[in-house]
Amino acid sequence: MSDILIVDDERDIRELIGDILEDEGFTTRLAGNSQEAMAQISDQPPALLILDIWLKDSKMDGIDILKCVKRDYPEVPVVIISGHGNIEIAVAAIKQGAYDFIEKPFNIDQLLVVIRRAMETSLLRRENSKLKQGDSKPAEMIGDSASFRALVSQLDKVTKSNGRVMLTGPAGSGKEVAARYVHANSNRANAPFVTVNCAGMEPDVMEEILFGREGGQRGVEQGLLEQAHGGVIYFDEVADMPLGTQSKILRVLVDQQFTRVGGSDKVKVDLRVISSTNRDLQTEIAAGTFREELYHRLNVVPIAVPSLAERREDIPVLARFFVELCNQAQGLPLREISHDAIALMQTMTWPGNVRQLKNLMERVLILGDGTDPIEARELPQETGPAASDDGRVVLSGTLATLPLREAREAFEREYLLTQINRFGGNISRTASFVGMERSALHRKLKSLGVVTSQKSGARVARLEEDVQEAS
Ligand SMILES: Nc1ncnc2c1ncn2[C@@H]1O[C@H](COP(=O)(O)OP(=O)(O)OP(=O)(O)O)[C@@H](O)[C@H]1O
Repeated sequence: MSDILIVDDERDIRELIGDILEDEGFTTRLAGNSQEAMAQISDQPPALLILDIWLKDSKMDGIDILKCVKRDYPEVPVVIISGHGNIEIAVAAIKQGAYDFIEKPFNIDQLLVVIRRAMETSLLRRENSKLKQGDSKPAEMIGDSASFRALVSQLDKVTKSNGRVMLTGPAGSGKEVAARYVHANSNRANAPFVTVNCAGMEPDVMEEILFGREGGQRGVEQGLLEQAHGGVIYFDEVADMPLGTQSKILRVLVDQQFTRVGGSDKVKVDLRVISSTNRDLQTEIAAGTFREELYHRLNVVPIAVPSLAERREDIPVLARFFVELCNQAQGLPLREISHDAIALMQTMTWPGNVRQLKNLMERVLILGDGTDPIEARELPQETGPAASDDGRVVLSGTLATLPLREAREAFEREYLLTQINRFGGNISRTASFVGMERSALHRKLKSLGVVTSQKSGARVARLEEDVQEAS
């Protein structure tokens, strides 16, 4: 959304601003009086409004338009243009909720800086208020595998304390869900949960967002730290926090207070801090991109969130949960999932983890052929030996080049590894599925060089040579 409405009764000025902004990649609309402006706004509220205070040939002046916009579309940021010497009016506009003002004659760079900041701040506010609206929802954590239960038991231990928690795990594995679970089950459950998305933010903008701003015409604006007072502040992807901001956050953690940008009074805050990362912070520290002292402050209780590959047994229950969610939230068809589809999903690779599974379920329901249940053929097929349409097995290139005995062993090894991982390392369930006695399966695995091992609470199967190499 980068559509800007420019309202100015001086044609040259509105066209000039329009041309400059178009050159910068924005889409613009122009209005020369209040009637045109109000019609454009009610037709489609813009992403940002640039508004002249004095409007000739108009029923309303700029302040009246501002009041209507702030009443009906409070999320639209408004930048006021005022004539030279009209500072009092501009200040009054800021009190009515305008983001900032620019005095005529203005310089183009100054205009662009104000517009970019207004857009960015408004985007972050919208994201944050969306997250806050989500606060009232219970933090639903779905799963029943051994590694999932181990995670929940670790989280349960920290809910009632105020300890700082560092959640590690790959993207999409459910770190934020885990943070919300801690919050929802803590003594702070009725206080806010505020997410700070640390990725891709300019340091000065980030500081204003975190610490708020005061002084100048807009009075006091609370930042996210203040908004989270009494509750939880969640630093998502903390490794991406700019170095300068890291030092400032460190000071807040030590002093439990800070000053707003442009201010001098100390603001005291009571916060519980939960952070997450999918990167190795020790490596970041060694590279000089993450402050070691901050790491120690944030990493009081480290908790690892397992990847979906480490909790494949949860795939059926998660997949059904997401089908129900898509049905409730988007009215998509409520479909069962066939055994074949479940089995295929349990053997797939999931680099995007739970998020990828959620997206896949949504896609299947949108594109589905409407039959019930969801079938394996509707899911993406990975490479390797696979069944063709008529049920015949299609050989992969490597398998086809081997003598029968070696090909059979390679197939058996791959097949059994997949099945054991699919059943979370449970040999009895694997044996029953593949149709072998438990002891026979053990013997078979031994002869094929497959071992099962314990990792993050989940049992996983590997080839013997992999295990030896790793140890
Ligand atoms: N145990 C779970 N139960 C239900 N939904 C889950 C679970 N884990 C993850 N999800 C869903 O998967 C998606 C990704 O989860 P989340 O945002 O918590 O992951 P993340 O690890 O914080 O990701 P990133 O590192 O990309 O920020 C979300 O839509 C979330 O609702």
